[in-house]
Amino acid sequence: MLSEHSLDNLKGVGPKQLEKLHKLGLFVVQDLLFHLPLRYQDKTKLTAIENAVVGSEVLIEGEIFSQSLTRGRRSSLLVKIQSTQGHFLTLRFFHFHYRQAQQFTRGKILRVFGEVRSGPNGLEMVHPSYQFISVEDNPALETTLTPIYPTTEGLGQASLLKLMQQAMNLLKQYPLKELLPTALLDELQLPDLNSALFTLHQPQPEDDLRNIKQFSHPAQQRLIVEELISQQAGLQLLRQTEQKRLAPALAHSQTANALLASLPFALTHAQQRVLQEIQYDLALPHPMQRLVQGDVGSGKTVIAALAAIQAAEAGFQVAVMAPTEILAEQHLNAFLEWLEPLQIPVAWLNGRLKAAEKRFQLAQIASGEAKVIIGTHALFQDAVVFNRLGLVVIDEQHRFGVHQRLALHEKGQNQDTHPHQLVMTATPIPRTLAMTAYGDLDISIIDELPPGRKPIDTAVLSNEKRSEVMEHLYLKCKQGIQAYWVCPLIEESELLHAQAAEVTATQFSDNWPDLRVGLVHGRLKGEQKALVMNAFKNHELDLLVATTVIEVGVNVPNSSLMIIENAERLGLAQLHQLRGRVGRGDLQSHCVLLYQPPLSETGKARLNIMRDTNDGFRIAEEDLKIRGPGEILGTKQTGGLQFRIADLKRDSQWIPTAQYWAKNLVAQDAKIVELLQARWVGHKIDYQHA
Ligand SMILES: Nc1ncnc2c1ncn2[C@@H]1O[C@H](COP(=O)(O)OP(=O)(O)OP(=O)(O)O)[C@@H](O)[C@H]1O
Repeated sequence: MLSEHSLDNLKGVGPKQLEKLHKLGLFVVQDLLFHLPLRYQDKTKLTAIENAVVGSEVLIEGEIFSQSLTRGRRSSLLVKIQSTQGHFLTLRFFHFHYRQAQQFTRGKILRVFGEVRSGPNGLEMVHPSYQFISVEDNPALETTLTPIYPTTEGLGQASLLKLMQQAMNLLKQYPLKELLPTALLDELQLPDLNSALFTLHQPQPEDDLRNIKQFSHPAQQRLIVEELISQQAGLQLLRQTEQKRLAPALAHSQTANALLASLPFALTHAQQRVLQEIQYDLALPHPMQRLVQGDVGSGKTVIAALAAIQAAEAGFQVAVMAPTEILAEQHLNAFLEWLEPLQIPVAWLNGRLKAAEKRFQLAQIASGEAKVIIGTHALFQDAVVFNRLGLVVIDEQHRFGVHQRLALHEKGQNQDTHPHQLVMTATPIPRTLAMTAYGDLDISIIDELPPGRKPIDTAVLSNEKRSEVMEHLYLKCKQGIQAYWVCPLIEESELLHAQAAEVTATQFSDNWPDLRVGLVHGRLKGEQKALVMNAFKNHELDLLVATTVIEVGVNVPNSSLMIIENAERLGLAQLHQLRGRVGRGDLQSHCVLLYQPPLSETGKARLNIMRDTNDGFRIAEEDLKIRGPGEILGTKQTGGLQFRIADLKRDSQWIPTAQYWAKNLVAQDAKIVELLQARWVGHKIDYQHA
């Protein structure tokens, strides 16, 4: 069984080599088969010197004509070989042994392999691999192209190649089971699994592998598609299990209409549509699993509140979880303002409640007295026992990771029904990425901003202009606007991070004593943070100097100027989040992105995207292209998105196809899905001849 056949069963694998193989993530023979070459060398045919093209890698034979040493401090060895047609090629060795040099005597025949380049004396090869050829010793040419594998220090290509050969011999004996439907392979014109593996590890000279580096060769694509289908099928299974569970069917709520009537604004069309989707789901007897994506400031909080009312009115509790205390507190304020007049009791749980207060809140939650409970991850604690949990709202889901999401969900398990689940994210996620990261959820998109919002005017400036920008900010604040100054994380140290913000805050206070400056950073206690935030909200402060703790959700509509330092170091999605703290009211807002020169071309291009658009979805697409999924989803979420061969940045065009086929498979062939999962996720048996 190749999926269980440990690598130390192969010839030549000792403990040291095993360690190196493990370092490459290779444990069983099947892993070797999925360890794909990066490129190939063609040693199957000889090229005449006169036909060698500069820049290409070729195998050449010739007779040694001369050898010499160059002059200078570090001399190099030059060996000139001549073809039967009388053309010359120079071999150049920078490092060589005296004994090695002696071998290259005139008249001997050499077979060399390397990249041809043009040197001072015509064509040359630097450090080619070479062997001597004679009438008695004339080894045959290779019959297949030679793969070059990703490797690690201390494990040479030659050893890896030997192991691969053994693995391929085993594969001939025990072919892997084809798990993809023939219809799919036919439609996409992709090869079957075993021939794909043979093509990639032992390609025939006529195989066209030019696309290999882009991973666009059909043999590679076949593997990518299979891995993506397996991942999608996993998500579909999760979804199916959830759909089979029971949830309380929550009837449409009259009280929600009362809130709508009391709001000083009407919902946008997009908000109405998303609200309807949620209301419909909540009325079904199976758990809703919905992700609401809305660009910054699109008004997600009120939608969450309306969903909460529907659950509360039906007699169920609602848990609302936010990723930071600042955000949880802000939700608390909004929910208190909206729900208290409707006689819906709101409870509040955070890490800094005094013991007595905490006991009281926990008792309210356990008795069912508290209907809507707002908090941070404090909501996970064992001490928190819900009475009748009907809906879980998770804001900024990517900060939590799938496991935490599920953990809160399981809190509703003491009942015969499961709670509904509403996940909200303000980071627009490109469609293909959302399908992969949240494929188990239905997706609603609020793709409209409330009327009257003006796009934020963004400027990109060098840090050399810092003092001018500070001065400008001061003058603006004197005219009555409020501003943010963000000092992003430069070092991976909360302390240094906080210090950078402190220094800036002091600079402002020293220069302009009449400017009311507040400071928030991650090292402040929750209480202090809340005090500063409230003061800023009530316009008792003109300027808030902050670290990226204010990134998500902070809502102070009167602030209309934001400066972000070291903007070049942040991802676009994060910059978009930060910038979204302004432009939330009727005022024309401005954002200045300061960068530390010199700025690379890509760096410039990235910041210019921020200057040119306010559209979060476009920014996210660009970010995906430039920085990959980790940047958009956060590391916790991408931890579960590690693929062996597929790459979300490179292969996203396959995701819709993979989702389609995964749905089919989950509906029709549970056995195959199980085998796929075992092959790509676990190391279980999935071989025909097991
Ligand atoms: N339809 C609407 N018309 C006008 N204002 C609205 C509308 N919906 C929400 N708002 C207001 O817009 C502001 C932003 O809303 P909210 O804080 O819910 O945004 P959000 O989508 O959570 O944004 P972010 O993800 O950036 O925090 C709030 O002050 C809210 O009261």
